[in-house]
Amino acid sequence: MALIVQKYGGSSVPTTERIRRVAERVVGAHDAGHDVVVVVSAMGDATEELLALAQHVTRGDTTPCPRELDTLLSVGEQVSSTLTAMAIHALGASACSCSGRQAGLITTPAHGGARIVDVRPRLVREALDRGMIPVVTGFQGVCEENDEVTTLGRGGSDTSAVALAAALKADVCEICTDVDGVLTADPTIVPEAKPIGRLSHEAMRELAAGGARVLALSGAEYAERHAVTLRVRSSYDERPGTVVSDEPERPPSYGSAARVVGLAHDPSPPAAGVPGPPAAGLTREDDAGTVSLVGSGFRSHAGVFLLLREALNGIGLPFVPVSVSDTRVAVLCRASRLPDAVRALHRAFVEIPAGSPGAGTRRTGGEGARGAAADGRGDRLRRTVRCRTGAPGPAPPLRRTGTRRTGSAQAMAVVDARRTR
Ligand SMILES: Nc1ncnc2c1ncn2[C@@H]1O[C@H](COP(=O)(O)OP(=O)(O)O)[C@@H](O)[C@H]1O
Ligand SMILES: N[C@@H](CC(=O)OP(=O)(O)O)C(=O)O
Repeated sequence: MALIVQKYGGSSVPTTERIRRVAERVVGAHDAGHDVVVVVSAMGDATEELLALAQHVTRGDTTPCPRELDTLLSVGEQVSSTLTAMAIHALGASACSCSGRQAGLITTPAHGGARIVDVRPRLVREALDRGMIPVVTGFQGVCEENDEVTTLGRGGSDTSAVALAAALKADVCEICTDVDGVLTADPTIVPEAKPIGRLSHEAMRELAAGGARVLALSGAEYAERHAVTLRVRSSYDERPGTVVSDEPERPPSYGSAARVVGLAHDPSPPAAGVPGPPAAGLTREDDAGTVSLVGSGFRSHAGVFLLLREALNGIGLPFVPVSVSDTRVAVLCRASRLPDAVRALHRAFVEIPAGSPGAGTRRTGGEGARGAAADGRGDRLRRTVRCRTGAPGPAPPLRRTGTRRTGSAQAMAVVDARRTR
């Protein structure tokens, strides 16, 4: 049978009732004969609540001491790992909670944004050998040089799970969350977004880099580097979700046409900075966000850029690219217009008529396509851009709206404080 690492994010364990349901899923997989290692995040918004406590005691005037902040934040995952282990015991199975240190997640010393440099999961292996289910705290590790607890940055539990899966040579790392997999856009903004059946590591990394917080960027990068097969799926049902692997996403018969996988957005200013204050009608740099179109073959297809311009201009937004590669085009956008921009680009590039050629894939353009100029040019452009969509699924349960999940906890605290002013 398989060795499976299952990561449950905060959205999967917001309450003790949900922890019991997670325990049932885990024990179900164990009873089916699999070796299961569980990685859990803090319950619901526990990390935000701990950050708020730190802000309160420091009166928001100073940045909390990074060492103390990391130790404080690590408590969130300890609560959920111990409760999950207890819930598994209550079902008659054997489990043990493990801190990042006990699981052998060795990191750099950078509090709030540590990187995993080694994984020595001796205790986890021993627990598996004894037929137990190890329940590991995500998001944290230990720095060997100074023996300090470190955290990996927001969304870091994904990275913990992927790193453990790589070290244990697990068959699959399941990222269990509150949506049906990786969708063609954030479903909180685009209800029409569809789950994507298969993705390459590269496309997953590009979506994460663009801000699709369903998987943290560092987790996507680690999975690509170590060729870890991921399955991103809902913890609320048994749907198959999205498989992320090194296998090609599709047969090579698509020739050189550009393909669109999906869209991502990020309400934070681009890492490279904003190209001049008047760009995209922005007056303040911190009002800037980005929308990214992710796929392949972009650089050799001017049609992609023309269609992007058309779709954005169609809702009164300028086309201001801030980074362009073959697999991702990121455009600058006023943060308050991001939802409009994502919806318009999803309409133009992903929502396409049924009955077009290719199993699991569709061509852009045709009578059902909306969102581009009516001069006929848009249709011609769309014919040069092929989109992929997954099988339709029901609307997923939604929760908190996004903030960037790639920065450090300290950076988040500052950004959050700035936003709430
Ligand atoms: N392309 C996308 N596909 C799926 N979910 C996305 C995408 N982009 C953004 N999201 C958001 O990511 C959320 C899941 O990530 P997160 O809230 O961090 O979950 P977890 O608590 O499981 O780590 C979803 O609820 C969804 O709103
Ligand atoms: N609890 C941490 C780590 C994490 O990965 O959380 P989640 O899996 O809920 O994104 C955070 O909120 O950043």
